[in-house]
Amino acid sequence: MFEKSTWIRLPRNVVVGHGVIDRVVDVVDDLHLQGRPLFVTSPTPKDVAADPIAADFEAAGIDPAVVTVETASFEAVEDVIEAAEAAEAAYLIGIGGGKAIDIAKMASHHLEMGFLSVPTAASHDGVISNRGSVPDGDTRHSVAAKPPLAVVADTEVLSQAPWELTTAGCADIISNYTAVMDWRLAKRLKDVEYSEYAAALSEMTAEILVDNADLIRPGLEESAWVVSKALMSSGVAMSIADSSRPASGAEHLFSHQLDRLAPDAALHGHQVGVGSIMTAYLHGGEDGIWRDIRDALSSIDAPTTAVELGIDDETVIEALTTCHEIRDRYTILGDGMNERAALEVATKTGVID
Ligand SMILES: NC(=O)C1=CN([C@@H]2O[C@H](COP(=O)(O)OP(=O)(O)OC[C@H]3O[C@@H](n4cnc5c(N)ncnc54)[C@H](OP(=O)(O)O)[C@@H]3O)[C@@H](O)[C@H]2O)C=CC1
Ligand SMILES: O=C(CO)COP(=O)(O)O
Ligand SMILES: [Zn+2]
Repeated sequence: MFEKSTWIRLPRNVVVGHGVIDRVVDVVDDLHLQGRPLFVTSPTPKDVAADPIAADFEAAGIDPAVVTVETASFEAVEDVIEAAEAAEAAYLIGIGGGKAIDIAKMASHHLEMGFLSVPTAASHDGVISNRGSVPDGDTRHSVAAKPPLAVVADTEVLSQAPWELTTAGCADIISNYTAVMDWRLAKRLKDVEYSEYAAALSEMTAEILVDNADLIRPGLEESAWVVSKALMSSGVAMSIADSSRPASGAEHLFSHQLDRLAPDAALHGHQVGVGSIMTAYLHGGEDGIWRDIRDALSSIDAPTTAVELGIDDETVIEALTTCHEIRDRYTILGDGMNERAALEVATKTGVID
C-alpha cells in the first residue's frame, strides 16, 4: 500500500515591484489579518522601510509595535517572542535582511502566528523559505518554521540598498549548483530524503540568474527584479524539500564556520559563493564547473578570493578543515579535509595565493 504524504506550505501572496512597499496595509487587509502587528526589524531597515510602513499603518488606524534586533540568535528570537506577548501582537512582519526575516519567521512559528516578509535587501534566499538559520555555539541550526503568509518585495527599495547586498544574494543563488551536487551525493551514499523537483528548481534558478547576469548592474531596478525572482524561487525549492538542502551544502558549512571564526567579516552570500568555487573543485576536479562558478560570481562583482572577502588564508584553511562538524549534513567534505588537501583546493582555485 502506498502511504506517503507531503504538506508543502507556500505564501498566499507574493507582491513584487516598484513602490509596493506602500501596499503592505493592503496585503494585510487581503489576508484578513486583524489586530496589532509587531514589526521585527534591524537598525538600517528600520529607517529605510519599517518607519515608513509604520506611518501607513497609523494612517489606517492601526498602531504597530516595533522591535529592533541586532543579531541572528536564539536570544533575539526570545526577545521578539516577549515583545509580541507584551504588545499583544496578532501577527508579525519581518522587515530587513536575512537576520530580521529569520527571527520574525522563527518567533511567529513559536507563537503560532502568521508573519509577512518584507525584504529590504536582495541579499539571501530566506525571504520566502520555511527555514530559519541560527548559529548556536559550535553548531548552526536549520530550524523548521513556516513560510510567510505574504512577501512584499519592493524593487525600488532593493535597488537602492548597497550594491554588495545584491551581489551577495546572487552568490547565494549561484551556490545552489554545489548545494544540489552535495544533496545528490548524500542521496547516493547515505540515502537521504531527496526531491528531484526541488533539486531541479534550485538548479534552474541558478541557471536563469547566470543567463541574465548582464541585467544585474548597480543602480538598475531591473536587477532587483531579476534577483528577487531567483531568491523567491530558491526559497520555494527549500519549502518543497522541507529542508534547506536544495540551497545549502558544503559551501554553506564553510560560510557558517567563517561566521564563527571571523564574525561579520563578510556577507553570508559572498562567503557561500567563495565556498562554492572550492566545493565545485572537490566535486569535479580541474575540469569540473568551478571556473564557471568563479566566472559567474565575478561577472556580478561578487568576491572570488579570500582577500576580497577580507578573510586571511589561515582562517580559510581552518574553516575548510573543520566545517564538516558544524552539523550532521553529509557533503563532499565527508568526514573532513586534512590541511594539505584544504591548501591544495584553496590554492588551485585561486581563493588563496
Ligand atoms: N532561512 C533561510 O532559508 C536563509 C537564511 N539566511 C540567513 O540570512 C542571513 C544573511 O542575510 P543578510 O541579509 O546578508 O544579513 P543581514 O540581515 O545581517 O543584513 C546584512 C546587512 O545589510 C544591512 N541592510 C539590510 N537592508 C539594507 C538596506 N536597504 N540598506 C542598507 N543596509 C541594509 C543590514 O543592516 P543592519 O546591520 O542594520 O541590520 C546588515 O548590516 C544569515 O543569518 C543567513 O544565515 C540566508 C539564506 C537563507
Ligand atoms: O542559507 C541558506 C540557504 O541559502 C540556508 O541556511 P542553512 O545552511 O542554515 O540551512
Ligand atoms: Zn544561503
